[in-house]
Amino acid sequence: MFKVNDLTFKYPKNKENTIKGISFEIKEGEIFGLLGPSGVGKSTTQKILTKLLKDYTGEVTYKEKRLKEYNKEFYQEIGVGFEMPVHFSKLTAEENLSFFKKLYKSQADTDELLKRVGLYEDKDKKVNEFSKGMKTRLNFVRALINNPKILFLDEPTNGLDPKNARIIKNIIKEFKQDGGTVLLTSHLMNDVDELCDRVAFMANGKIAEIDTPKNLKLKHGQRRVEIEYDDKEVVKDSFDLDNLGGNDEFINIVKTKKIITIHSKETTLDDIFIKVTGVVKHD
Ligand SMILES: Nc1ncnc2c1ncn2[C@@H]1O[C@H](COP(=O)(O)OP(=O)(O)OP(=O)(O)O)[C@@H](O)[C@H]1O
Repeated sequence: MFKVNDLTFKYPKNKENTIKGISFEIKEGEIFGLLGPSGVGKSTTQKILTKLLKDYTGEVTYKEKRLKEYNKEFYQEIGVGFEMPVHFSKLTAEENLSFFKKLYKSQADTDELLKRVGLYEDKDKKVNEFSKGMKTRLNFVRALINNPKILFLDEPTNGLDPKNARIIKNIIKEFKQDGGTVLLTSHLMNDVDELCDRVAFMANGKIAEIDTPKNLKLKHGQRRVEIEYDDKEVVKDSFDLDNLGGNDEFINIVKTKKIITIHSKETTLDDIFIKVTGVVKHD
């Protein structure tokens, strides 16, 4: 759906390029995660793909046509939920949504969406009376008001309690099931693992890794089994997951000792994040 080829971008006031030659594709119907440390250029990339930043080099195509050749019609097809919620704070939630809805030909049932995200009862409240999490949920509804084909989401569950985060994640999954495409940035690797079909890790303005979460875990994984057992005192040990059945020491422990815990130790996206981007995350 989107093809990005050797994209570079420099903010006019900066000396260095923020984006230093990245290439990737977002396939129709997938949830694609753009990940990386704070300040690496994820939002900048999102802004380029949503035509908010234009002075880039390299090529970006949307549905096989250069993005630069699209006019405002492009915005009819996309939904944007960037991190900083942008609303008219003196207007109610309902008034905000009505205002934005008028910009679009296709209009979603916002009452239904407000009900789903638990804001229907608050729709006549002014947005400046909303909590941070309420604004985030309203921002998410706003991204869906035009029944977009592709959703750009920047930290959509940021600051939400687990119940509300679950609702948002379920709506994102349903959006995909209905044929939608998503570009997601998030620092929450559990969310990314759950939602994304493929992810790209950015480091130093470039893409360090791009693949499915599963393949990345296989590539960077340790494939170990960790075991704790009772041998007068608690003993911890770990074994290679491959050929476990032929490992006499492991078999002997399982046969003769009281096992306290046993689990396979798979690499998490968190571990991979730190490994491939070379930094410890700061949220
Ligand atoms: N308008 C701007 N003018 C100059 N530099 C900018 C501007 N916006 C962002 N930058 C710089 O570009 C770099 C990338 O910023 P960007 O917002 O894309 O990062 P990010 O990966 O989305 O970070 P985060 O995870 O914190 O949201 C940063 O060094 C930032 O300071």
